[in-house]
Amino acid sequence: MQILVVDHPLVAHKLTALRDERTDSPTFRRLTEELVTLLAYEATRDVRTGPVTVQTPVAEAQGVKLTSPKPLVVPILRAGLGMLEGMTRLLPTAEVGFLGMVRNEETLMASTYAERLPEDLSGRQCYVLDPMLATGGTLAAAIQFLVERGADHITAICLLAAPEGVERIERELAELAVPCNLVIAGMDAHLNDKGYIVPGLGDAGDRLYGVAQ
Ligand SMILES: O=P(O)(O)OC[C@H]1O[C@H](OP(=O)(O)OP(=O)(O)O)[C@H](O)[C@@H]1O
Ligand SMILES: O=c1cc[nH]c(=O)[nH]1
Ligand SMILES: [Mg+2]
Repeated sequence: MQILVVDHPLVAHKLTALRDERTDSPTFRRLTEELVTLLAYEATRDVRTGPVTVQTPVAEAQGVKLTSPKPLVVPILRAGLGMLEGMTRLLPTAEVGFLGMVRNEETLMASTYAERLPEDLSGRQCYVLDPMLATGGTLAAAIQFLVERGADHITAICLLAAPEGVERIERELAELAVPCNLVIAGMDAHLNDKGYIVPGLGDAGDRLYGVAQ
């Protein structure tokens, strides 16, 4: 897996504000969107394009356009939904599919409770959105699922990752025959005994949408 930690002062500035426990929900949502747009710029460097010729008012120009099939953006509910707007701002023609996944806060095992994705993802480039890569269980399962459906190129965009989770994904997906990239705003120190990223930003879903029941 190729890992890119986006090193940019604006990313660092917005991430610091996002971490701050005093940041309220509306501001947290706005910062998440802004951060994702910045990360998406890097994450889409290898989005598939083909050559095209256009007529300017002056002459013909050679350019590029996104090719078919369209990229598929997959936010992992709930927290990944907060990243969707920031992503589609940069990739407005992308299709969107949804995966609802939740981590059991005691066992830290991820399970899927909703799925709305095309049946056949053959030849599709997929962008998975989830702000937190903690133990890596959620993201590893999501990537496996997309590859089983036929996706042939995966880029995960996360705000924060823990080294333990990244190692797990690299281990579990080592045999994957599909190129897999990870783009993050920051790599944090470690996980605490509850599986939270340290220093992290707390529970991303709760900070975006309020405490889940
Ligand atoms: O790497 P992992 O240890 O699997 O943990 C990361 C997952 O935990 C959070 O979701 P959560 O289960 O809290 O669901 P939510 O988005 O509905 O709050 C987060 O958005 C990831 O999906
Ligand atoms: O730190 C963490 C870990 C998992 N999920 C979150 O929202 N935050
Ligand atoms: Mg949560």
